[in-house]
Amino acid sequence: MDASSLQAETESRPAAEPQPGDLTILVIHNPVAGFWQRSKLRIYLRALRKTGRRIIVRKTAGPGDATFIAAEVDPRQVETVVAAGGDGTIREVADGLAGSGVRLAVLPLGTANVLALELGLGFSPHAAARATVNAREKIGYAGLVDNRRFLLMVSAGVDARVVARTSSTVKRYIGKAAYAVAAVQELLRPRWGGPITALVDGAEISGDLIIVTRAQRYAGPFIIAPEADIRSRRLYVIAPQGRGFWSMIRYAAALFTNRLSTLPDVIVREAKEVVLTGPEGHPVQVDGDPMGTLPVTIRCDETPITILWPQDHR
Ligand SMILES: Nc1ncnc2c1ncn2[C@@H]1O[C@H](COP(=O)(O)OP(=O)(O)OP(=O)(O)O)[C@@H](O)[C@H]1O
Repeated sequence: MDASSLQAETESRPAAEPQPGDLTILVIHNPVAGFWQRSKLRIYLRALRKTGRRIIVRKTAGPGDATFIAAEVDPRQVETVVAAGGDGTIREVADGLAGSGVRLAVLPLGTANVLALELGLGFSPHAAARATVNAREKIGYAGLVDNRRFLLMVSAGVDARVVARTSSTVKRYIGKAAYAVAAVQELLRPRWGGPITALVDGAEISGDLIIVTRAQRYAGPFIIAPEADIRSRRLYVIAPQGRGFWSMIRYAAALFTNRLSTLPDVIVREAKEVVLTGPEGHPVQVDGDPMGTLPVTIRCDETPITILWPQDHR
């Protein structure tokens, strides 16, 4: 992005003249994320403007656009890029910023907002604004699913099938309830039956659901991998072994009470590389969005990403 395009797209002027060394904050906003949360963006921008920072807002035009915009950022002009959207938008922005040294901040506008919870940020736009201008920089790492970056998790099995069935239009209007609708559809007319197999550093595990995660949380605030940390380069595999409807109900109950990883019939493994295979055409879920089909190979990326964490985070 050159100086003239920055100038042309500047949405707000600073309240005070920027001091030497003050750089621009670029907000990359996914307009289809968080339909009911549009006021949050306004509140966030108002709070940022009060700090006198130069702010540019760019709306994404479609899938992949956030990566493209983030990858074009010139670190001499932009100090922080804010991913304003759900976990899918944050993943795309992180992908574009990796290795650039430009800081990634988050305004959570999605339905699950797992990364915001991992950062200890919560959902308040005021807290997000504070964390954007007064935060601690920490290095994090993405995972790689084949050659694409992800920040949180990859999974295949029942959850990926539900995500694949969830209409983004319905999700925009009714939020999390759209997943419940898709789950009922999946229950009544299951597709892509058959177990998923994970080759975990060479050892085989199979199950109806296999999650490979870099994050502690899953589907919102629920902790499935207490040892995980996006600042480390570790992967964790979570593989419930029970089959069938009643096992899934039991696992759902354990998930909602943060006990999934403690159940005796749930395999938990730390891993360096995982190859997921399964029925042909079976969908894969990455950071809450559908992304391609099995098979996939998952490992950790070595390229650092500079992430802004709230000051009070451990
Ligand atoms: N302008 C756009 N039109 C349509 N899709 C877009 C646009 N910009 C981004 N996207 C896509 O929207 C998808 C969903 O975005 P995101 O995950 O941020 O929101 P969400 O689905 O509402 O949140 P959550 O994942 O928490 O449910 C992303 O995969 C992204 O590629």
